[in-house]
Amino acid sequence: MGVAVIKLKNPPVNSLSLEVLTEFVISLEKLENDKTFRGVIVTSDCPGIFSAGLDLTEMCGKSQAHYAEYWRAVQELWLRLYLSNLVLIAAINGVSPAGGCLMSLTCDYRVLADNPKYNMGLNETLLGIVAPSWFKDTLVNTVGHRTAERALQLGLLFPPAEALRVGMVDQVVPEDQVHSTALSVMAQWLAVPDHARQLTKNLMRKPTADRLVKQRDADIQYFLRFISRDSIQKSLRVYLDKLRQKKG
Ligand SMILES: CCCCC/C=C\CCC/C=C/CC(=O)SCCNC(=O)CCNC(=O)[C@H](O)C(C)(C)COP(=O)(O)OP(=O)(O)OC[C@H]1O[C@@H](n2cnc3c(N)ncnc32)[C@H](O)[C@@H]1OP(=O)(O)O
Repeated sequence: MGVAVIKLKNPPVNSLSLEVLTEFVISLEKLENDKTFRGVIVTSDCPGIFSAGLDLTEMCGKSQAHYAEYWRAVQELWLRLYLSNLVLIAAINGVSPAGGCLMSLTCDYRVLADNPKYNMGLNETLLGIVAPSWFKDTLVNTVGHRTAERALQLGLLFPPAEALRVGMVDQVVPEDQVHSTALSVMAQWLAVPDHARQLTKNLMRKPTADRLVKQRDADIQYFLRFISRDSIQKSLRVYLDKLRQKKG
C-alpha cells in the first residue's frame, strides 16, 4: 500500500544531531517525491528509546555559526514533518522527551507502547531552557491550551496511561503490537482520498506553520541570543554532566 518505515538509528539515545536532522529531511523529501509512497511510519531502532530529543552537545560550547545551522535544521525538519503530504504515523517504542516528543506530535497519529518507562512530553523547563513558540503551538494543537500550559511550565513527562488521557497519544498498545497497530491505522488513513485528506491537513496546520515560516530568521536570531547566554550554557552543561554521571 506504499508505506515506508523510517527507523531512527543514532545510538545510544537517538539524539537529533545535525546529521540525523539532515538525513531525516532528505529521506522525507525522497519519499514525498516518490509517488509510490503515501504513508510513513516513524519509529526507533534504539531499544527503549524513541528519541532523547535535540542533541544537547549541538547546543553547548559551539560557535554562533554552528548554533544557527543547527537551529535552521531543527526548523526545517519540523516544517517538513508538520506539513507533509504523506500520512505520518509515530510508532513510539521508547521514551520520548522534548524534541523526541515534538517529532511524534508532528505526525498524524501516535501509537505508544505500554511500558511505564516510556514517558513523553516537553520537559525543556527542567533543563532550564524554554520550548520555543512553535513547540508550544504543536502541543497546544494536540492537547489543548490548559493541558499544554501546565505540562510546559512543569516540564511534565507523561507515562503512557496519562499521555493517552490528555490526548498526547491516540492509542497505547502492548509493546509487541506497536508496529502492527501502526500499520492497521495507516490502512484506515489511506482509505481516504489523498487530495481531500491533504487539503484538510493543510487547512488545520498551515496557520501554525506559517507563523514560523514568516519569521524564520528572527527565530534563529532569538535562539542564538538565548542559547549563547552564560546562564543557559551553564544549565545545559550541568544537565549533561548529570546525565553522564548517572553511570558513575
Ligand atoms: C522564549 C523562547 C526561547 C526560545 C529558546 C530557544 C530554544 C531553546 C530550546 C531548545 C529546545 C530543546 C529541546 C530538546 O530536545 S532538549 C533535549 C532534552 N532531552 C532530554 O532531556 C533527555 C535527556 N536524556 C535522558 O533523559 C536519558 O538519556 C534517556 C533518553 C532517558 C535515556 O537514558 P539512558 O538509557 O539511561 O541513557 P543515558 O542517560 O545514560 O545516556 C546515554 C548517553 O547519551 C547522552 N545523552 C542523553 N540524552 C542526550 C541528548 N538529548 N543530547 C545529547 N546527548 C544525550 C548521555 O549524556 C550519555 O552520554 P555518555 O555516554 O557520554 O555518558
